[in-house]
Amino acid sequence: MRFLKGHGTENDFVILPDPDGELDLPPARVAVICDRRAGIGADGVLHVVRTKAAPEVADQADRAEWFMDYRNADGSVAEMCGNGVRVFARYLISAGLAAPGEFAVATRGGPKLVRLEADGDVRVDMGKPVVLGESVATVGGHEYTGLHIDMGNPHLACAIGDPVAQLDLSHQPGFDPRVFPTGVNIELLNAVGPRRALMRVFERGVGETRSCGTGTVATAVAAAHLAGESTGTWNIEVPGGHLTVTLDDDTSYLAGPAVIVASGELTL
Ligand SMILES: N[C@@H](CCC[C@H](N)C(=O)O)C(=O)O
Repeated sequence: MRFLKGHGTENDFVILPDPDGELDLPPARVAVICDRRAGIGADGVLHVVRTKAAPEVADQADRAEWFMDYRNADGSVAEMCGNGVRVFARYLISAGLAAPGEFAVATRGGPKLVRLEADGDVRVDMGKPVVLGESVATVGGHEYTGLHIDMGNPHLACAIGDPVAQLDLSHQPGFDPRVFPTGVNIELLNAVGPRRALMRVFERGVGETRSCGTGTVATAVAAAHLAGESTGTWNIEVPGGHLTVTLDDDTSYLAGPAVIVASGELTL
């Protein structure tokens, strides 16, 4: 079957166009596709299905023509992917399946409005982050307290004093499974200037990635909390590049590059 490969600040995805939703994607198959040696290699799969062909989001069909059926590299299903939805929008536009401008994409976390910006970046309205309290992540024997933030998917964003560049994120950080029974995406951040933060992330279902869109919004919320603010535009530096997050009273926006880099035939 045909595939494409794309990324947003090096959070990379295999794109599988399947308008009628005929493709069977058990976790083992997704894991092989995402395997960087045995497969194509990616942090996740963007399965492109017409919303009306996907019963689980059929209620969004009047808002969004296309459903981003997102899968993590281990084959697990996630509610939302901020970089994924931006790459998904780039694919729809480049394939002539959506007109440049503003349109909605259906996700398990509800419809998301995406927009192609004049500078070529793709922006998405991520909705209002919900802060649910505090919890603790353990990395390399150190405990870091952070904010539990619901972005459609679960996040624990920890502003820390130690330099994030020196953390060992080769293993799953510890977290409280009573707070996060379905796992959690863990962001570690250094607030380094006015409305600027450095972030690393350990994603649920993947491991350390070079960027995470929902995670950068959670990071902006945690950095704003630290600064005693709740609105404004934050620059978030991740290992794979740079994203901007705008927080306002009602919602949040994530903007940055999203590109398609390859296409080919996949033997399943
Ligand atoms: N990389 C994504 C988040 C993907 C889903 C996440 N791993 C989860 O399981 O919730 C992003 O850009 O937001």
